[in-house]
Amino acid sequence: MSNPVIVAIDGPSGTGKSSTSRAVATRLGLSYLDTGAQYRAITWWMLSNGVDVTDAAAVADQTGKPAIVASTDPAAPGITVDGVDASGPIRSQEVTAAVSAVSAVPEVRARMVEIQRAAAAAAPAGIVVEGRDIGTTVLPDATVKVFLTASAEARAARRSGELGGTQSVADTQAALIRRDAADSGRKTSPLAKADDAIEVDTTELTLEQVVDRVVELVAQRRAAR
Ligand SMILES: Nc1ncnc2c1ncn2[C@@H]1O[C@H](COP(=O)(O)OP(=O)(O)O)[C@@H](O)[C@H]1O
Ligand SMILES: Nc1ccn([C@H]2C[C@H](O)[C@@H](COP(=O)(O)OP(=O)(O)O)O2)c(=O)n1
Repeated sequence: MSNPVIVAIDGPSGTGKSSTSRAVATRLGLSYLDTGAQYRAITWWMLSNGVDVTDAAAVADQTGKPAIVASTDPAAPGITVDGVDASGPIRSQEVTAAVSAVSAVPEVRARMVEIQRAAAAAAPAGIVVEGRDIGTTVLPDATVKVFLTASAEARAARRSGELGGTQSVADTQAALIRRDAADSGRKTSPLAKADDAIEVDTTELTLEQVVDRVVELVAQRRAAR
């Protein structure tokens, strides 16, 4: 049997991490984990339970309480919090605005990283894991590390397309830039490209081209080992 393949996909918001990761996992028969959904899920629980998300000590104190279970099936992604489907509410603008503060709390990160490593270890054929610190911190021995980028304009246009015009492209772009700055500037495992990650600028590429590129990188790495 060949060794499980671990693919780490990191990058800022709207660069195509989720779409690329799901498609790569499907093509290669691997599991898939959206770590951003886990940070969103714990943020949603904090907001729903009246925790002041700007109070790091209060967030740290409650971190162990919610049971967060993420699907690792690329054909049926989803996440539950205490058994309740949270897939919809975790995408709300309220959660998006609070998630950087919650995910900067070291106790939150320690708990999420533990869940993420357990999911990777349990994946029978291997896994594609996407986030901000997968190549640097969560799975530093990943088979392939990819860091996706795209212009702020392209990212904002993609995201506001998803939000269905509920927010202007300019407002979406400003919010993305604020969140990138918070995620890159935090002390504990900030958004960063690992030294051995391959950077792919997706601004001018279609999703299919990005997926092809990542699949090709995995094939090269598999052939080399
Ligand atoms: N290469 C691409 N070209 C155009 N649109 C893309 C591309 N990759 C992803 N998208 C679209 O951009 C939006 C954000 O992609 P997503 O995968 O959620 O990014 P991320 O996980 O990095 O935030 C989605 O609507 C997706 O369909
Ligand atoms: N590995 C990760 C993944 C996400 N996060 C945090 C920082 C991000 O702003 C939020 C939300 O991530 P998510 O990937 O859902 O964000 P977008 O889909 O790019 O809008 O979670 C993190 O700190 N570490």
